[in-house]
Amino acid sequence: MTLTTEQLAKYMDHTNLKADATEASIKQTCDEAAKFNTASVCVNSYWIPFVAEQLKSTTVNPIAVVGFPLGAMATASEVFEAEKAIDDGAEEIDMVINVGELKSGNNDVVEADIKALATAVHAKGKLLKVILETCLLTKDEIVRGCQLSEKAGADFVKTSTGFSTAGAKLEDVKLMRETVGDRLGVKASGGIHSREEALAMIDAGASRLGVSATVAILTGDAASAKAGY
Ligand SMILES: O=C[C@H](O)COP(=O)(O)O
Repeated sequence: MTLTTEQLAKYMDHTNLKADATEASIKQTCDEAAKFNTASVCVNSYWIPFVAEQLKSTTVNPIAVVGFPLGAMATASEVFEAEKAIDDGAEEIDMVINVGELKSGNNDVVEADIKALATAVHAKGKLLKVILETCLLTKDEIVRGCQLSEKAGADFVKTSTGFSTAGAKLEDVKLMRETVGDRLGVKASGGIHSREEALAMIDAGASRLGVSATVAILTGDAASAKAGY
């Protein structure tokens, strides 16, 4: 896979989900996203009004994570969080699947949770991604998570929050792409730190990348990679 820096930037959701993110660091993330013209800026829902204001004269989309990072919120709370984030300016919602219910085999509960979010997000004309947290799942659970996400109407499946035991793995991205075909997007996220890793994820089937080391990946600057920007 060969891409120009501009093309690679359009795969990237420039991410700042840190617990200690300040207004200054969120602004820096927005400035970097605008400079490199990434697909989006991905932040905790609290920051969406600020991010929407920062990005208003750009083509970079604000994205909010919902039910983050454990996916263990009540569905009604997630729906409220998603609707408010969209009203505040989010163009896409990245929800965390209910990992515990998925692992319990309670498919109906998992599907209903995603469906409630998909219905609310689509009613406002926006996109829904479902974070599976693949590091906590068996291969069969990854396939089931993808199938339930598709059945419930999600637009993308996404590997990881970046806050659990591991991030995106190539084999999991491949499995997710095989499972959803070209019907859904696949977002690889968590632990992607170099241009080579980013391109390998795209080769494996990723149509979007969630990364905090965006500047390092796009410029090859190791100092930026260390700083996590
Ligand atoms: O999708 C978002 C992830 O939190 C990004 O993880 P990262 O900081 O390892 O790039």
